[in-house]
Amino acid sequence: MSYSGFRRSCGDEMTRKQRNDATCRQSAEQQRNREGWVQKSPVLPGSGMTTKIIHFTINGRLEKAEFGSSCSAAEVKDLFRAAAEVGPHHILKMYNITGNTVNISPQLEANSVDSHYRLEVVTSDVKGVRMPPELDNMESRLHHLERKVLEDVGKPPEVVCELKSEVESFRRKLESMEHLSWMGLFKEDGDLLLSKLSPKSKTAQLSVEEKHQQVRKKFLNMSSLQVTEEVREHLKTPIFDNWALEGPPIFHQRCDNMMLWNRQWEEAEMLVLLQVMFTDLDFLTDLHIELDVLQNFLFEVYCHYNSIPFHNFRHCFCVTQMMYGLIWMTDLRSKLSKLDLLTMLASALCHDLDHPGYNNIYQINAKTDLALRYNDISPLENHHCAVAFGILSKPECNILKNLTREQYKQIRGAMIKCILATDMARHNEILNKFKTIQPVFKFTNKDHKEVLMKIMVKVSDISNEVRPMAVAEPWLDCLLQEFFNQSDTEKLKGLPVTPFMDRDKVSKPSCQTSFIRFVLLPLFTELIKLFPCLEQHILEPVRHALEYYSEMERATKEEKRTTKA
Ligand SMILES: Nc1nc2c(ncn2[C@@H]2O[C@@H]3COP(=O)(O)O[C@H]3[C@H]2O)c(=O)[nH]1
Ligand SMILES: [Zn+2]
Repeated sequence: MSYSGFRRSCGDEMTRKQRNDATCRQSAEQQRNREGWVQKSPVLPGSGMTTKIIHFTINGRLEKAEFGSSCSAAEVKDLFRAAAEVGPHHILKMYNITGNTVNISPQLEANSVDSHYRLEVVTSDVKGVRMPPELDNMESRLHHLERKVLEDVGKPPEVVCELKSEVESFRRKLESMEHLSWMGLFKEDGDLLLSKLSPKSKTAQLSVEEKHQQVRKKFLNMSSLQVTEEVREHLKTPIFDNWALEGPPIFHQRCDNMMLWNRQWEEAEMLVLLQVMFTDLDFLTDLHIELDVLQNFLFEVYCHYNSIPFHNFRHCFCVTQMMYGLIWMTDLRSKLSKLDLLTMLASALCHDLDHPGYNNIYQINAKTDLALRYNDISPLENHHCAVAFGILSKPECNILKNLTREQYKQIRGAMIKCILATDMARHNEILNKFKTIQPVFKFTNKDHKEVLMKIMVKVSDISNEVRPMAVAEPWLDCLLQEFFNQSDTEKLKGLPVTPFMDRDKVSKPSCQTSFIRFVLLPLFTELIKLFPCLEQHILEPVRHALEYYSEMERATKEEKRTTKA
């Protein structure tokens, strides 16, 4: 879809009526051109003015806006607010291709699809993030209690410290969920939320850019700390809890945000753990990766995942961690080269970069720019891969820069193949290929190895059900959020509705029993033929999950039957 603004020429100013007429003509034209993204004419009829075309993404969706350089700044902002489908109270940020902020103003430079800007909605400038009054009350009473106890005893008892930590953890949880307000978890206004802004909640009001910088700072500060052996070992298993509902401290030393239990891993901590994975696989020493380059690369990867329910940085982390676990559990370190291992880990890390939250079916049906650019052939996976190599093209992020030309060629080719293999439309093709080679599999055979690497990335990508139920089930909720969001949009736009995403047709247990029966079990069964040791780690938990969701399905049906009766 494209967005047109009205334009005024310098020294030839249009009257408000003329401008309104122009807007109307433009809107009508925009309506006529809804299916395509290119306006028929860049020139306003009768105005003699040329326009500026701005390409940008919003939630990963490529869009186009058109306006004249003599538009007012407010008009230009309104135009982008319309594109972002937000009201006047929302703050927008625009970033150029290198990630720097650019001013949203009539001076915004025209660009091409390849150098598109990224538009992000920050937060409402008036509503802000409001914390429940109970939380503020609790904190103030705790503070009072702490002071009193300090006066009487000299040091706060453990129970007060624990309570303080719990309150802080709860506050963080609320803050970390604020960006999900569009999911309807928070009331826009009303009694529940206080109008008073809590000082700490200001962190949630930061722009995306500011938040990224904070994460970077925290990550770099923490990265020099020693991660405990316990966590390092845990990281090699599928029972690693990415939500960290109850986790051990991750560092030997104390640090500012000393691990509060009962909360999600923070982005900075996930970045530290990713760094540990690269270090513990000896990539830095063996492939000559400089630590600061690795840190820049990981940080850029983090910045290029969107805040969407499922295909976000946490998913990227989980997939990479599962790949890391598989490498250790199958002892691939003794069977594959370091370059092959790096291919797999980096592919997992980059496999969903800049995912917009709408799948390939949507891209193709909505004729998005990604579908046009990649001729409907795995548009998303092609995009993820292109973004990955875009990041690697910056020397300060290029973890491959010290490889030989031949090694670079090899890893680039293999990463492209692995990332493109995550398109589920190719699932049967890749699984069948693996089935034919599995009985004669040889690690020395280049083709065999290539198929195995694709399978490993695919397994990691769809491995949520391998994790303990308490970890896996919230992931399914996130996935369904994204699915339903897509099907709702499809309905709104009059596009074909993707059946497995339709909230009127899909239930949590039904979608999961089918996915486990028809996708996970056949794939995992084939992989354990090559690695029998994986049976207990990946096949058994998935069988349990199938029982769990089958039971849920039976109970739901029974409930419906009794309600009807
Ligand atoms: N039903 C279901 N689908 C999943 C699950 N995990 C991954 N998928 C699907 O598998 C797909 C893998 O590629 P995508 O990331 O495009 O989108 C993913 C989801 O559509 C799961 O646990 N349940
Ligand atoms: Zn994925």
